[in-house]
Amino acid sequence: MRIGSIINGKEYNEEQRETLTVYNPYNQEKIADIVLANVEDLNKAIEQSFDTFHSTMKTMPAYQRANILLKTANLLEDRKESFAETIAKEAGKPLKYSRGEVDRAVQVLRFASERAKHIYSEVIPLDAAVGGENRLGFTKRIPLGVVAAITPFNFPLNLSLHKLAPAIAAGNTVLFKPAEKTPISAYMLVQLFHEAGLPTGALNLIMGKGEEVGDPLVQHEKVHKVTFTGSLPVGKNIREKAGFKKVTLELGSNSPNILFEDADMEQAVEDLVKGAFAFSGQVCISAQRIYVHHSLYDSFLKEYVSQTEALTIGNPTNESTDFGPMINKDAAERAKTWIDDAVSKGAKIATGGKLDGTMLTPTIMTEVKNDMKIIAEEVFAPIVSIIPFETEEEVVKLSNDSIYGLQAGVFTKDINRALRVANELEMGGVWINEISTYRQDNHPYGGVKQSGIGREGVKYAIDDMTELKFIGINLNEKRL
Ligand SMILES: NC(=O)c1ccc[n+]([C@@H]2O[C@H](COP(=O)([O-])OP(=O)(O)OC[C@H]3O[C@@H](n4cnc5c(N)ncnc54)[C@H](O)[C@@H]3O)[C@@H](O)[C@H]2O)c1
Ligand SMILES: O=C[C@H](O)CS(=O)(=O)O
Repeated sequence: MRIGSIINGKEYNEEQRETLTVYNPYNQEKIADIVLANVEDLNKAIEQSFDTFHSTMKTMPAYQRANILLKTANLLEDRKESFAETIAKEAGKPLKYSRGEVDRAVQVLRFASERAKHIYSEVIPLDAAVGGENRLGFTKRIPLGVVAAITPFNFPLNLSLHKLAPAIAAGNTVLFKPAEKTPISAYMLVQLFHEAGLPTGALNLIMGKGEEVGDPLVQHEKVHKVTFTGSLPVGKNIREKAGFKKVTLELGSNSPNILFEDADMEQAVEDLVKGAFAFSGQVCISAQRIYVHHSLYDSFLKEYVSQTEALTIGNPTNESTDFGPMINKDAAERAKTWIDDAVSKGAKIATGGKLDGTMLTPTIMTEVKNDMKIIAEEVFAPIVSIIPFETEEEVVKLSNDSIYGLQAGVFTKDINRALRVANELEMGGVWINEISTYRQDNHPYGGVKQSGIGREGVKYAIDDMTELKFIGINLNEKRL
């Protein structure tokens, strides 16, 4: 398979161009060559996006945008298996989770289709100000123009749609730069939109290396907004380079989960095994730190280790696989060095910690300290730490001792305590009696501190992808 950038519906995959090979992370089988875009292609794609915004999208009625999004959702639903298999192969994500990602992506498109018809504005009570009599004021939410969407490898379909679908719902055009590690589902998605009737120039795909096309894309004057999901260093660079453009950054986390003594431990153990090890921990809201009340600690740890060791490890394309490889050897080796570093400083491995190529076995750490990398930084790997605590005050302090603040989970039957702790946690979102790793696609989602800027979740992304314009009329009879 050889795939390239798509600009105004035309694919750029000529023989003489530079390519990058995509390998299946599980068995290193070659699955595609991607033909890399250069800066000339990028500029062409931006110009195309800009022209299509002014010629078409800016004036496309809401019902048409909604219909295109709905049709894309229906096409995706029909091709669920083909997308799920592609994600399983390109990302190494177990098939059951890849299917889940496609289901969520269909919902995101449907939410966006509905929202496209409900982008409301308001009438401003101008007579609230002295001299405001006989004036009418109202707002309009207008599209921004060209939205640059830069996406990560870990949810190559759904996290791309969290940008593409609201951008189109709002009437923008999109310059889409997917992760070079997982470009195939992105390529298939662009074709789906075009098949559903989106004008070809409204969604342009650039297959490029982030470090080569990133800066010129982010700095281009005809790009009006950059929406990025990915790592903190790249996010910081984008923030610095984007100048006056609007920027949304969805970055990393080291999400805490807190189990108080009255929690439903049985359910929490089961959910937190998935919460830490689904897609080998390569989920930004993966349960990385589990704080367990000291009275439950020993029984929790025993059961947690036992259920973790029961996970079926293997080929992501097998129906029964729970746990597969990491995205590449470098990522797995980096994670292993963090385990070794923690062990050298006194941490213990309760289970796991074995590395073979891209396979790092599900790893549970104990006796950790707050300054170890596996606690202080984002592990983005199948490594979770179980940490005992005594008091509510202590666990809130430990949880907040982080540069990140994306999502947390709190488990208790005491609703007053739950709400108190939820208020105290410095997070973009807190789930009560649910793991940090749970996300629905219609609630506001995003971080505080260095976890990011702005919010996704279709309605909230649309807010961030539109400009609020005020229009006022002086109704004085002499002027009309
Ligand atoms: N908060 C969230 O919603 C969320 C969701 C998923 C992933 N993430 C984060 O993403 C990271 C993992 O994903 P990744 O490894 O694909 O991230 P990454 O930052 O390496 O890459 C993300 C994207 O940025 C591009 N890129 C790289 N250098 C660039 C540059 N200089 N300018 C512009 N773009 C550039 C890449 O090509 C890719 O498309 C983790 O840190 C994870 O927490 C966050
Ligand atoms: O990796 C982080 C993602 O935001 C998780 S999810 O796709 O939103 O569930």
